[in-house]
Amino acid sequence: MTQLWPAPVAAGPVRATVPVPGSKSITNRALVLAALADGRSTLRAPLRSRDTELMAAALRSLGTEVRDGTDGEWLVEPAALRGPATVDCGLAGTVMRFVPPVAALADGPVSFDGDPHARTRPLDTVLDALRSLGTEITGDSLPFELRGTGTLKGGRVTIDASASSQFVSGLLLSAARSEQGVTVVHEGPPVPSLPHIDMTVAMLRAAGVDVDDAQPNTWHVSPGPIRALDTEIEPDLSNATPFLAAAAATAGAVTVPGWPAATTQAGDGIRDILTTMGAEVALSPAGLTVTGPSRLEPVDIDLHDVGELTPTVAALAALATGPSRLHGIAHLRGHETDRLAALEREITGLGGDVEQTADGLLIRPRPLHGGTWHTYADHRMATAGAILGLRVHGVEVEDVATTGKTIPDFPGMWASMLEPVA
Ligand SMILES: O=C(O)C1=C[C@@H](OP(=O)(O)O)[C@@H](O)[C@H](O)C1
Ligand SMILES: C=C(OP(=O)(O)O)C(=O)O
Repeated sequence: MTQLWPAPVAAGPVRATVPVPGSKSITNRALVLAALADGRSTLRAPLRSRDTELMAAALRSLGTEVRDGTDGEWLVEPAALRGPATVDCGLAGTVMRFVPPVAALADGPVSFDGDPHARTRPLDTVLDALRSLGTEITGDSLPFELRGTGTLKGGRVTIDASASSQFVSGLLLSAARSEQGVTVVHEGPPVPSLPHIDMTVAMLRAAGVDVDDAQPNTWHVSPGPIRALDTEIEPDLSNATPFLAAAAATAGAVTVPGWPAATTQAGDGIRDILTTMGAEVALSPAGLTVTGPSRLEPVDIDLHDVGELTPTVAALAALATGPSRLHGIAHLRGHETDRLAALEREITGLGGDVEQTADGLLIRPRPLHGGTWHTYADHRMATAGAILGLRVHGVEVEDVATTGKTIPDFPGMWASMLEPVA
């Protein structure tokens, strides 16, 4: 039996300032680009969590030097990429989708595996794409082996990226190092999480790579050098959302310092969502401050672009004053766990009324009671349970340590947030 974490109940309105560690998505893109770059990179304030440590370990195993600086930064020294190497993807979508294209540039065999549930996450699209670009791969999901020859010709690939934007991002991140560059064409139902592809394109361009994304569903990366990075990683705005939700759920006020005025992070979308739910949201030089309403409004919202915010929004919706409809998120069935099934089961288990639809959730608030909140190795399920626990006595979150996927000390941060202000 995994340990249960008694989710603390808020004694009153939560008032706190909560600094949030670096962005997972930016850190892992920066690590990949740094490993492929033309010189030594410095990544300042990177996220140090399971997903980013796994990315660093994967790149080290391929020959890259990733070491600690004196002030928490990561110093990355590229070297010839080579096998034999072993990559542990854990449950990280970014590792399992971004590293195979890097490994395709390496000379020698590279074997990949990950956590039990990682073996069920969609991956064949990126492996098929690499095969069509000339890489030899055995297998269609984890575990698999890839045999690089030290070069990748490149060319045009047509894929169906409707299950994950990471298929596109992964192919684009390594494409400049191929001989001819790579054109990725998406054909199929709309690609989810488009802001994450925009983030990839922006980071490539910032590193001097020529990317043409003028046509919808088509991205072309020209061959060429990737400039070494010296960059400060923004706070993780998606990881900030449970803390901001604490203000929304308790009529409190929470500030996250360092919230960027302009960003490619999808998590920035929380500002509009919380405003729609009745919160006051103010961006100032001090950071982003959310002040919760006395009554949380329900929402009818398409989360297709910002799917990773769903567990936070669903938890708040279960505490709102009327029924909410979350849609556009069928792809969440392939996330860390089937998040639609998990949210339905767990909120229902606390006495809520949640129904899955073809592409989302209907959440009708009901008085909730305590109980075990199962997390299915999903960090965002754990943080969703913590949000509900603020208002519902007796919620016990299973395996809260799973938050270490993207937050180094979630229970400690949550406890500090709840400490009374002196
Ligand atoms: O590229 C990225 O950094 C991510 C893309 C998104 O994946 P999907 O497109 O699979 O939703 C997002 O949900 C995930 O948390 C991070
Ligand atoms: C979907 C997520 O992660 P991953 O990068 O593993 O896909 C997430 O963090 O919500």
